[in-house]
Amino acid sequence: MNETVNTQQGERPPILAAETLHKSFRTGSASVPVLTGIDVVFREGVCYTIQGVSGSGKTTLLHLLAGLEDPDTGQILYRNQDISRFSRKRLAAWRGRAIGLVFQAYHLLPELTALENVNLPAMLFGQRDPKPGWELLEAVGMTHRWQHRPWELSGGEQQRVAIARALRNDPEILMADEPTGNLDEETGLEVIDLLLDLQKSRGKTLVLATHDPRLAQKGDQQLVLTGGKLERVDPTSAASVPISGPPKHSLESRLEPESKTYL
Ligand SMILES: Nc1ncnc2c1ncn2[C@@H]1O[C@H](COP(=O)(O)OP(=O)(O)OP(=O)(O)O)[C@@H](O)[C@H]1O
Repeated sequence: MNETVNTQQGERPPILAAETLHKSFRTGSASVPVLTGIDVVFREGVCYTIQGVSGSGKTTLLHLLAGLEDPDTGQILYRNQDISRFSRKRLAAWRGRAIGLVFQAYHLLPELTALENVNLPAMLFGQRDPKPGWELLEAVGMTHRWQHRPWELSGGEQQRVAIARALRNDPEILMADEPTGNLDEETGLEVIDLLLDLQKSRGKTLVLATHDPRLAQKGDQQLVLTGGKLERVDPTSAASVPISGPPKHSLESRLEPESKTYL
């Protein structure tokens, strides 16, 4: 990656940020710390990969970023708004519109066709027009299977449908948690290339968690989760640089003023 690309990405507006996130899980009498101080800013239209070994906390971090779980301490800021201050209803509405989620296990509803699965997120907001779902099935090359139920599709086909579903509400941010974890190598690479094509052509921010270094290298910005903290991989030196720790300024002051009026 050259310096120009890095500079351009650095100038893009922040869309989602985490500030001094901590998260532990209690098992019996023991408290297991998983995230021990995460500070990170995600910018519009950039693909971030988060690499980490199994159990390092990638899923936990994505859950916190999407407001699916609460941190013990720290904040998630969406366009300078602390999502912990959202009501439950507003949080669910924000997640449904701003974030598209792609999971390792697809999570398609078995009783629905491929097209109905894609349109489901919009139906939850009262939109019944099937055309956008059809266009998304076209974008992922799956219109020929529109009537199939998930169990009539291969793993790669199910993940294509799941990617189309994640895009259905035109979210600004895509989050993908080990999206190729259940796929063979060749299919996995096809699915990742499709995801990256759609992310770039539609200008989405993508946060992609993977344990696979080859997939992690596809990110514009490569992050590594280790010891409960995030490090940034410097592609020129292949070394990782810590980015966690107490911020010098609050994230509020680092986010662009124009973003404060969003929502
Ligand atoms: N609800 C929970 N209760 C107790 N411990 C949990 C819970 N959720 C996660 N953990 C623990 O937190 C750690 C991080 O889990 P997490 O699923 O975030 O890791 P991961 O990096 O996504 O792993 P993988 O790549 O295997 O999916 C693990 O040690 C896990 O056992």
